[in-house]
Amino acid sequence: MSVSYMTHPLIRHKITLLRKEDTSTNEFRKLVEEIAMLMGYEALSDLETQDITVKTPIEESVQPVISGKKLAVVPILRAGLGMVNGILALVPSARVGHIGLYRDPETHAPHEYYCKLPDPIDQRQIVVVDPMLATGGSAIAAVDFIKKHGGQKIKFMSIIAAPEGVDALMNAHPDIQLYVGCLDRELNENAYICPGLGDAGDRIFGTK
Ligand SMILES: O=P(O)(O)OC[C@H]1O[C@H](OP(=O)(O)OP(=O)(O)O)[C@H](O)[C@@H]1O
Ligand SMILES: O=c1cc[nH]c(=O)[nH]1
Ligand SMILES: [Mg+2]
Repeated sequence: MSVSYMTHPLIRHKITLLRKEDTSTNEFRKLVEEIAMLMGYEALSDLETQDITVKTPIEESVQPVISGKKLAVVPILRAGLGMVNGILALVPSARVGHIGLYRDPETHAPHEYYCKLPDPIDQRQIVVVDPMLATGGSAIAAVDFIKKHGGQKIKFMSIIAAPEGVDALMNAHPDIQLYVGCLDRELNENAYICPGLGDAGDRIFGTK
């Protein structure tokens, strides 16, 4: 598996603002979307193109275009939803799947409650999005599910990751490409990322 860590100052700056506990829900949402767009620009740099002929005011010319239909964005609910519009701003015709998972507060194991992917999925470039990669349990379960349904070309984007999550995802799915906004220090005893930003879902949806 390849892991790319974002170094662009704009991404790092916005992640710093995201972490602050006094960042409002409204601001938090906007930042998550903007970071997803900036990371998406990086992550989609090898998106497939096909040549079409266009007529400019000067002459006919063969030029590349992307096909949005070949891309599927798959947020892990809930927090991943906050990243979808950032990717759709880049590729408006991308398809969107959903995987509903929540972590058990005691065991931290992921529990699945909803899954719907674009059909067929096997030939599409899939970008799974979730702001937080903590133990890696949710990411592994999401990629397991996508592979079970035939998905092959899988990228995973997380805004903040713990080293434990990166290692776990790398061991479970060595064939995927991972894009991380910032690698944090460690997990605490409740499996929250330190320094992290708290609970991403609660901060996006204002539920706490
Ligand atoms: O790497 P892990 O240890 O699995 O933790 C990461 C998961 O935890 C959070 O979701 P959460 O369970 O809080 O659900 P929510 O998005 O509905 O808040 C986060 O958005 C990830 O999906
Ligand atoms: O730090 C963490 C860990 C898991 N999920 C979150 O939202 N935050
Ligand atoms: Mg949450």
